[in-house]
Amino acid sequence: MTTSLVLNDGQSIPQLGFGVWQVPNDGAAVAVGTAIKAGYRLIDTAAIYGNETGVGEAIAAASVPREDLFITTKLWNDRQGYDSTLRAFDESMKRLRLEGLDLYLIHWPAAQRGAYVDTWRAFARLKEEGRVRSIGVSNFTIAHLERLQRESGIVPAVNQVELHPRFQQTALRRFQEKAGIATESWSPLGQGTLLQDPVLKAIAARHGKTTAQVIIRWHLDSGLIVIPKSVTPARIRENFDVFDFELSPEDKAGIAGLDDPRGRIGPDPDRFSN
Ligand SMILES: NC(=O)C1=CN([C@@H]2O[C@H](COP(=O)(O)OP(=O)(O)OC[C@H]3O[C@@H](n4cnc5c(N)ncnc54)[C@H](OP(=O)(O)O)[C@@H]3O)[C@@H](O)[C@H]2O)C=CC1
Ligand SMILES: O=C1CO[C@H](CO)[C@@H](O)[C@@H]1O
Repeated sequence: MTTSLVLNDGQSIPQLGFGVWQVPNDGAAVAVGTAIKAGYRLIDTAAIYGNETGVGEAIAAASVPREDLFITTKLWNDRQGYDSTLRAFDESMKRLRLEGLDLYLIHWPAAQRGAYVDTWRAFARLKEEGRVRSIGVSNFTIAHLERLQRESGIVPAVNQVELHPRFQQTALRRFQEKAGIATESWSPLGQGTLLQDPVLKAIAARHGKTTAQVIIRWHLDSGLIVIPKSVTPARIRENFDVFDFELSPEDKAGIAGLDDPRGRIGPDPDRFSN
């Protein structure tokens, strides 16, 4: 059973969820079904992942009631703008076979077009209409968040950003903590690249856990929401088996030392605009 956080709109969100980027649509039902059986309740997809239909199939087939699941999807960049957002939302909901969504995210600020404030107003409408319980953003910098606050007055519940031991986003996290925005970590395992790190491997050996489990525990202990992805059933279960150990202050200090301002793996939000 995962721990939960309470968002700034009062909704509870599981702290450990299941990411499905690069899970093919025809494999998504099995992967998500395996995750739900393993105990995951939060599923993180996106229109651009092309697997909302498969995710919807798993939700429909799950032995868990819909209200116990927390489903996130994201609006892709080419649908930004007020009217196009409302249409894209309907399309996602149809693919997911859902009446209501738990969390809808603007996938990227897509900075050069700057339409995200209009998009955000459409998100606010979806929330007012009760079609989405929480609204948030992804890949927003402090400057993007400040503009959203200034021009709409509505603070996102969540910002989902690249975050892992090699790219810890300390300044953004401090800002978000003060603003009441929950931080959700994407590529929490560094897309697998962190799993051979000697510091993390040594911590894992001390606890009799795997490196992936230590990294996920670090996200949880850091107050983050974390959404590791795997299509491998044993790893899906392994990544959820993180509630029986604690990191020591020395472990945490060792992980703090891995932070690297050049440790980003994915695109820089200030440059990514497709
Ligand atoms: N908002 C955004 O812009 C973005 C959001 N995301 C979200 O974050 C989620 C997670 O990030 P993602 O980029 O997928 O990367 P992760 O950091 O979750 O790493 C996934 C990779 O690690 C491997 N892996 C997972 N668990 C283990 C394990 N226990 N032992 C060994 N290898 C393991 C997987 O392999 P295998 O599957 O073969 O088992 C896969 O190759 C995405 O799926 C998506 O939902 C991701 C990127 C951008
Ligand atoms: O979530 C993500 C993974 O896939 C996209 C590309 O296809 C990325 O841009 C995005 O950040």
